[in-house]
Amino acid sequence: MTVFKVEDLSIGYKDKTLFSNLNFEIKTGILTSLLGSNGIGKSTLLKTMSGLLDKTSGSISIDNNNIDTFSIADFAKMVSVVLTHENVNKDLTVYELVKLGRQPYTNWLDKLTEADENLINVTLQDCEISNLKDRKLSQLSDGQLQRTFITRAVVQDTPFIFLDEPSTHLDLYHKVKLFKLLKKLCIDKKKCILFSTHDLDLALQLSDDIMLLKDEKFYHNTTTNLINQGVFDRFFDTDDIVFDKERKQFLIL
Ligand SMILES: Nc1ncnc2c1ncn2[C@@H]1O[C@H](COP(=O)(O)OP(=O)(O)OP(=O)(O)O)[C@@H](O)[C@H]1O
Repeated sequence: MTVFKVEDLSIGYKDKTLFSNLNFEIKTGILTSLLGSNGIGKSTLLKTMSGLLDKTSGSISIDNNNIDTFSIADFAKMVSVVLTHENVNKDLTVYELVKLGRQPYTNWLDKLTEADENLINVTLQDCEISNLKDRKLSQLSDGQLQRTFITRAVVQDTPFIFLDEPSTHLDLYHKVKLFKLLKKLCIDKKKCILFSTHDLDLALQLSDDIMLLKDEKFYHNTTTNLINQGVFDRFFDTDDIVFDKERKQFLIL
């Protein structure tokens, strides 16, 4: 088991700390969703955990090795990330983008082994985008592009996968497919996947654990424990939306 540990972490920007003294561990084999309202700090947390944003204070380690000591290539073998906005050359084909996931292993020389190519092809199939592999990114719908970035992250084959709102542009069929794929990767390949989402019902039904940012508080526990603690009973500040514990669903009154 590989452990990603956050100690006394503060996150935020120059003149604004969003959360302080965060302490948690996430482990391989576990699917965790990161929930919270718009603007609360989910992306900021994911970017800080990915080393893309400076932390205000605290430390982050993988199996007790501080991530500040990792080379870029070594970190890229441990953590893959998909953000909501990726700067990418849209002239690349789907295959070419997905192939970039193997870069940390090819010494940036771009020479793929047979095993690399097999992994790419199997993952394109698992993520149901094989049929798009020769299309240019500029010719994809938002949902297809999103699935392509997620496929690149899976091809990177890291123990930790961080995804910022991976289901935003997906229709219900592809949302369910994606969440089930993430769950399968955690079970079969022992990945640790942390993803932010506003798809609360799906997250509650499929995630092992939940991280929740709410009212300056940070919650991290199993989905079942958080539901039983009543955390979702008062999730929205309105009487129009209630939480049905049995069905793990929000209902509109
Ligand atoms: N580069 C930045 N500089 C200063 N403040 C920022 C910056 N990026 C985001 N913020 C602010 O930090 C807060 C948290 O933003 P963040 O994007 O992490 O929220 P989020 O939970 O991911 O929201 P959403 O669900 O809307 O995507 C917001 O108030 C946002 O305006």
